[in-house]
Amino acid sequence: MRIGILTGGGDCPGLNAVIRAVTKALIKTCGAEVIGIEDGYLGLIEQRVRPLDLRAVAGILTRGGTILGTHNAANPFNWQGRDVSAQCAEFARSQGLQAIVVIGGDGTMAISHKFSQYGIGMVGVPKTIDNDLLHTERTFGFDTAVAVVADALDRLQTTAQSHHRVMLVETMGRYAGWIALEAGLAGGADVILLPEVPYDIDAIAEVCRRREARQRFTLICVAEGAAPAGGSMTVASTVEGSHDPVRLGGVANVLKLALEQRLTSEVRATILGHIQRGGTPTPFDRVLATQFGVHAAELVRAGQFNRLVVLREGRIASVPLADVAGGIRTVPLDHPLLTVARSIGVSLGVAGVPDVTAQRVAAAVDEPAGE
Ligand SMILES: Nc1ncnc2c1ncn2[C@@H]1O[C@H](COP(=O)(O)OP(=O)(O)O)[C@@H](O)[C@H]1O
Ligand SMILES: O=P(O)(O)OC[C@H]1O[C@](O)(COP(=O)(O)O)[C@@H](O)[C@@H]1O
Ligand SMILES: [Mg+2]
Repeated sequence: MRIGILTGGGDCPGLNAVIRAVTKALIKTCGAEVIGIEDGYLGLIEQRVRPLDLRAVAGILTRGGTILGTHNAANPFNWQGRDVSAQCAEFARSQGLQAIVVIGGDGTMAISHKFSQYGIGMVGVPKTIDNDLLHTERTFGFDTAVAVVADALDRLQTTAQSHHRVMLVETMGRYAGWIALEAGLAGGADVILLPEVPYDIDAIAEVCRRREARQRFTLICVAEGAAPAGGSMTVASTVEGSHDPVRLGGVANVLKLALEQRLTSEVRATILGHIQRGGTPTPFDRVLATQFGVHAAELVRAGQFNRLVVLREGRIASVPLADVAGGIRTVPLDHPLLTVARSIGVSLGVAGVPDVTAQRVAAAVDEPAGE
């Protein structure tokens, strides 16, 4: 049995842990030959592959990025305006590949679902640091990103407190605010702004003003996709050839300017960017990635193709690839973590406290200085 592996879309801590688990499990349980496809679907387009054996995957568990390389625009069904998918399938067949394990986001899964029409077994493993894929409670890389942002908040808290400043930390999260929400809670942010909750700048300024008088500093954790009510997201650039060409970034700077006009405190913005995507995965992500990889190998061995490995109710399972392609899992407005945030007085950047119980609690509790 010869099985291919590719990684598609943006990189993510834990990709190498999946590559290692798939390779080891396939070699050890059924003596398969494993072939690494370089730079995502570009490797099938440009016919670049290399064998992966136990030695090739030794020592990569803890390494960030992907040893295979990746690509965020290579789509065989639309490559520089042409459909080259049949040639890609022919190349895969010429390599003797009976199946391909694809590790990627919603776009990679959409391509893979389509590619299965050529009779090559496709098994998907979800990756996204944004944790916004449908049907899986968790993706590896997310825990690492949250840890990086929480660490940044911890560091910025002491300088904010020393200088009596308002500190903004911008996280990744295009359409879903999971990173900002979890890291904001973990890092004790006073304001958490998500793409799902349009913000009101005057409400944010009001929180900062209240804190100016007492704690004398404010920590704001903002997802890059956050936008004002009635306004739009902050676009940093557009990437030619990308399916979703818009790259976000800079909302923290927009907020900095707007808050400076409303406050006497100094305001500083930090944009974490790709720092959240690099470096060694956390132990949680290494374990999740290994579980995903082993399950993908099991699906291959069982001949269960066109499926995506997922985490459901805490257990590893799989769903049809078609179910996840192109979809996004955003933070629901009734999510328990939003209630938790409100209950401890964290502002979501909207006027008033929508949760009545939380409102009563907020009115009753006298926050100690420095908290
Ligand atoms: N909805 C889509 N349908 C088909 N291809 C897509 C779609 N979205 C993205 N792609 C392609 O999928 C690949 C990467 O997307 P994806 O796996 O979602 O990773 P990321 O979200 O990190 O960009 C690229 O080749 C891109 O061109
Ligand atoms: O690396 P690029 O192309 O600048 O893309 C950045 C975007 O990718 C993301 O990191 C998403 O990554 P995922 O593909 O892991 O979901 C966004 O949060 C960010 O907006
Ligand atoms: Mg995507």
